[in-house]
Amino acid sequence: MTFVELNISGVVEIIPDVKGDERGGFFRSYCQQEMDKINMKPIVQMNHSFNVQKGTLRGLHYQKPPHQEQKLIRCVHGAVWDVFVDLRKNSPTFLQWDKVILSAEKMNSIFIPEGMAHGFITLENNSELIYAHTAFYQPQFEAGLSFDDKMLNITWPTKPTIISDRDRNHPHLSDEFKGIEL
Ligand SMILES: Cc1cn([C@H]2C[C@H](O)[C@@H](COP(=O)(O)OP(=O)(O)O[C@H]3O[C@@H](C)C(=O)[C@@H](O)[C@H]3O)O2)c(=O)[nH]c1=O
Repeated sequence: MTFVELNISGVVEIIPDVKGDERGGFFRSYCQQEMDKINMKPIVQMNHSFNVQKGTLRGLHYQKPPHQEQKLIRCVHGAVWDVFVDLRKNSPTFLQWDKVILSAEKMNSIFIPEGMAHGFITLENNSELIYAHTAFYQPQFEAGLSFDDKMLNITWPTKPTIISDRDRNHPHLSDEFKGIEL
């Protein structure tokens, strides 16, 4: 595995070490020994989302303390424009965002630390993602940000074609938002 640090501290793109042969290929999609190097906690939940149409947007989501979580996300079919926003109080990159393209072809994944909001838009029809989480789903601690929040000014490659009612109606940020204390 090769770890590539992105512009938000603690966010890491993971490039797998693919061993190819005449049968196809093989790579380790998870290895706790390797993930210890970037302080990933034990996985307690795995989720899978499939998205029929190109332009489907999910996010931006996070869980509030004490149920904040790390996520490890990989696209196993198709491709997505994956976005993460730093919500950590006192972080030098507070309210900054960055993105990575995750694709089945690249076989890359992204490690997102606690205190981030996360979302994506699909770049191809039938895009599927697998997420590993380090905290259980706690709907009463779920929170969201608007994908088109003016303060964040996120660049999306296309307008969303499909988005849930919940994601369309997340609150917009104001100066009162001081960040998440972990
Ligand atoms: C996230 C989640 C949802 N659900 C349920 C709630 C709802 O009925 C249905 C779909 O949930 P959502 O609409 O929240 O699914 P979705 O919008 O795909 O939520 C995901 O979005 C991306 C961007 C993330 O980062 C993930 O952590 C997760 O929040 O599944 C669970 O049962 N367990 C879970 O862990």
